[in-house]
Amino acid sequence: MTDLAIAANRLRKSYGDKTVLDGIDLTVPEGTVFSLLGPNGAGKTTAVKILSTLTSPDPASGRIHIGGHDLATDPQAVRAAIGVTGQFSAVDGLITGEENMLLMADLHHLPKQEGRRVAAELLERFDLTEAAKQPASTYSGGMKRRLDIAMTLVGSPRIIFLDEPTTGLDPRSRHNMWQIIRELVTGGVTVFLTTQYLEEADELADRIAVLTDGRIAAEGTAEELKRLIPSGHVRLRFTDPAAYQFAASALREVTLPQPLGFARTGGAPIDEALSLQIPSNGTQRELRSILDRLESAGIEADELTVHTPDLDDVFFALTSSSNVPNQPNQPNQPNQPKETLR
Ligand SMILES: Nc1ncnc2c1ncn2[C@@H]1O[C@H](COP(=O)(O)OP(=O)(O)OP(=O)(O)O)[C@@H](O)[C@H]1O
Repeated sequence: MTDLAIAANRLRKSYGDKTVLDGIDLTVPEGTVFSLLGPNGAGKTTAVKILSTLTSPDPASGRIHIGGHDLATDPQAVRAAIGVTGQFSAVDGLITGEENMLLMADLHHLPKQEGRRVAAELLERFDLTEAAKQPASTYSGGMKRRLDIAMTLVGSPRIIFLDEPTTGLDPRSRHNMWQIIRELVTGGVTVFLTTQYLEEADELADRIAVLTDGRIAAEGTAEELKRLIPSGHVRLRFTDPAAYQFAASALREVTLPQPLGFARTGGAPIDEALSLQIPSNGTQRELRSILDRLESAGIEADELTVHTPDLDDVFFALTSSSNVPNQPNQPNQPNQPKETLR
């Protein structure tokens, strides 16, 4: 059996009357990436803070082991095994990138020589050698994030908590960060990642948990989560409002319910984008059946696209009760489209 880097049972945390974490279980095997997804305020940072010893869990919580150490009885050993990069950077803008690194080396009690060697190596690895002598306040957002992670790695932690590490980064910097994370994992590091970017979780995580209302609504690989939500559909777009109205009424029984944000005119819901969605699993057989139906109804869309479920669908379905007829926290009872074309 693979050893677990993180094992938390019945993690609970309340602030006053507000229950933020309602007894969640988290297990992360060594050398893997685990991503905790959830809407704003779901409790992701709270989970990171507890697991990294920055906040205490409620006494009713179960046992928490990090790197094999009991968090309640040996927080010091936990701290020595982990690195944390929070939403608010630990970088001091008044000193240079190199000085920030050397400060971390001092905090980890590395001998001077060793500290200089590690700092230089990490600055090189994170492409910061050229900027090393500049004050960190002059760095771009992406450079600051890289420096932040480089500082986290000074103590060679085996487990890293990355709390929204790419928030605010441009696409290129985000991809660079993903590459760095992949390299860390290849080197055997375990990564606990919180993110609001579903694509990021999809790209990096071995397992993903969706946190909502204080509970894990679903957990699995990206593929397993996508299978929970049968929201594949064919999208028809029209440029002519009359053609759209005709199609909407001809296909009334088979189109998916209108998403939020639709205007109502004269009692009928109007999609401002003039589009209709027909549930479909995307197979050739189903597509043919849809095309036959359009043909016989005399409907000609200006554009037809096939949409397969992605993590966005999972996220919206599990974290927005207004979009989900089923209760959350019941991942084994996925949403069924109202009707399917057969
Ligand atoms: N120290 C605190 N005192 C009181 N309430 C708190 C405290 N820390 C967090 N909370 C509340 O707990 C809830 C969860 O916050 P948390 O920061 O963990 O969410 P999050 O999922 O990380 O959100 P985001 O994606 O916006 O960063 C929020 O309602 C927040 O207001």
